[in-house]
Amino acid sequence: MSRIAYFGPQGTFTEQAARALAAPGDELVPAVTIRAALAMVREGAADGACVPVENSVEGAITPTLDGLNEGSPLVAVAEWLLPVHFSILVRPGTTEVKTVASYPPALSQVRLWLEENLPDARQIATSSTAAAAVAVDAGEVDAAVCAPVAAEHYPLEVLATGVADLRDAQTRFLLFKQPGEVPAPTGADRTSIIASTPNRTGTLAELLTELAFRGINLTKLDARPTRNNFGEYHFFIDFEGHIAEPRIGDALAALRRRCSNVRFLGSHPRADGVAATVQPDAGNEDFDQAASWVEAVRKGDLA
Ligand SMILES: O=C(O)C(=O)Cc1ccccc1
Repeated sequence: MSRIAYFGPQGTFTEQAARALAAPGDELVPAVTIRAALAMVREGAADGACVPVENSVEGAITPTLDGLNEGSPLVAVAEWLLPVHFSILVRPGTTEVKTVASYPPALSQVRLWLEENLPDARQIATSSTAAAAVAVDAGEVDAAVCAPVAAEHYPLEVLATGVADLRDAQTRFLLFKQPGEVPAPTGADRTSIIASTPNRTGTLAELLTELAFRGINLTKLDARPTRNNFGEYHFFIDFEGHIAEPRIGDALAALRRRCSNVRFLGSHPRADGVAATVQPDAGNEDFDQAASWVEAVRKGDLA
């Protein structure tokens, strides 16, 4: 049995994802912030932490990116995708909504709905969607934009369900653990790194070219400021493939050579099962054969 921390409180989308990623019998423990969930793993208070990493409407969940670049390194071992449709919860008997609260990335995903349905409601930021339900229950705000499961945890009434500006919106969640064994490659994997480069012309282009040369498909690229020097960034790069593959190992070694620092954030199976694209002449056998050829030539075998 493992203890899995998740970005809570109870009733967040992340709790739903954590339930899907946890093994039967695992204990789920809410943490008030994404950083706190990650810290629980670093400190040994939890075996894993489930956190949101990006959504298809608003992009990266920046507290997760920043939380992964501080403290000791953690690695993602599994991912989960959730369709994101919100419920609007109010206290039973509410007739007027003057304030509506939620986690800012959630408010941005229902901007049009709020403009149309609650145009006069003042928007209030909370630390998660479920924290907004807690605030409604406590009488601090009138309505919360929440995950549908929040209605099961708090004694609130559902004003609307299935709320989303974009029907196909999805959020991707990752389960992070202490570095250790990497999950076995499946052919449909994702590898994530944080690349820190010296601040000179062309460094990002050089990194991306290393991947492009090897026919490795990028799945996400984000930049976060280093916070030390204005204009300097850490690059969060996700790409198809697994560190156990020769073609990916070769690319990672090249990136390591070009960067001042590379933080490995894990290789794990993709939740959508999409197999990696592999270019002709850039398959693992091609890398293996080329390396064997060099070995043979080194030994004087030119046949
Ligand atoms: O606040 C939550 O419920 C979360 O788990 C973060 C989040 C917010 C909006 C969409 C998906 C996940």
